[in-house]
Amino acid sequence: MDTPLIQLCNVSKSFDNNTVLNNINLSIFKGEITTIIGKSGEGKSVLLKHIIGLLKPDSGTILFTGKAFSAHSSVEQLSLKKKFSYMFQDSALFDSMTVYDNIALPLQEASQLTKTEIQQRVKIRMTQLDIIGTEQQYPGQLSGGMRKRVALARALVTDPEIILFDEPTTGLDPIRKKAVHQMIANYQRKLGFTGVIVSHEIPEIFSISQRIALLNKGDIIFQGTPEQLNNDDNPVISAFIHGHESSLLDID
Ligand SMILES: Nc1ncnc2c1ncn2[C@@H]1O[C@H](COP(=O)(O)OP(=O)(O)OP(=O)(O)O)[C@@H](O)[C@H]1O
Repeated sequence: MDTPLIQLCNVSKSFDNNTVLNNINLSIFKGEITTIIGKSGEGKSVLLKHIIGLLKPDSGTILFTGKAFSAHSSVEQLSLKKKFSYMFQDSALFDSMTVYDNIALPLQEASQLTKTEIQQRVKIRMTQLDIIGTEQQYPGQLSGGMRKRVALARALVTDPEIILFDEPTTGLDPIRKKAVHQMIANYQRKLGFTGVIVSHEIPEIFSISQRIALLNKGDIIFQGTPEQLNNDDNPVISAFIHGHESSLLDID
C-alpha cells in the first residue's frame, strides 16, 4: 500500500487528568474520504485538531507523506499548510460579514490573487454550490442548509488538497443531511481532495467514505473499509454501529 498522506503514530493527548487520545495510530490515504466515528466526547474533534496543527500531541508524531511536520523545510511547511482546509461543526461563518466576504476571506488572507480573480473564484464555487444570489446576504439570514453550503464553498475556494470536516451535517434535517453528504462526495470525486470527516451519521456516512476509523476510549479500535467494518465481529464494534451506544460504556 502507498505511504499514507497523513499518519498519526502513537499519538497521546490529555487535558489535566483526562486522557483523550491514548497512543493512537491512524493512517489517512490520498484521495480518499476517511471518516472518524465514535461516541460523543471520545476525542474526534481533538484528533482532527491534531491533524491540522491546532493542538500538539503530548507524545507521538504526525507524519505528512512520511515526514514529521517539523522535519519539512520552512518552504514545505508553508506549502503543506496551504493544502489544508477545515469546515467547522457549526459552519463558523462570520455573522457580521456578507456571504461573499465569508467565502472570499481565505483567498484574501492567503493568496496573491487580484480582486477580480478572487471574484471569479468565489463566483465559480457559489455557482457550483447553488448559492448565487446570496452574495450580499448575511449568514443569519440563511437557512441551516444554505449556511452549510456557504461554509463548504469557503472550504473549497482555495482548491485545498485536504479538507477536514467536523460534523458537517449537525443540525440538519435528514434530506439536507443527505444533500450535504452527496455534495461532499461529488466534490471529492470532481476535485480529488483527501477528506477527513468526523460524523455521527451512521450508517449514512459509510456510503461516501472509503475508510472508517472508530475511536473508543482513547484508542482507534478499528480502521478499514465500511465493508470490513460491517463484517467485523468485535462486539464493541457491532454494538456501536448498530446503535447500541450504551453497551460501549460497559466494555473495557
Ligand atoms: N481545549 C481543551 N481543553 C480541555 N479539554 C478539552 C479541550 N478540547 C477538548 N477537550 C476534552 O476532550 C474530550 C473530547 O472532546 P471532543 O470535542 O474531541 O469530543 P468529540 O468526540 O468530538 O465529541 P462530539 O461527538 O460530542 O463532538 C472532552 O472531554 C472535552 O471536554
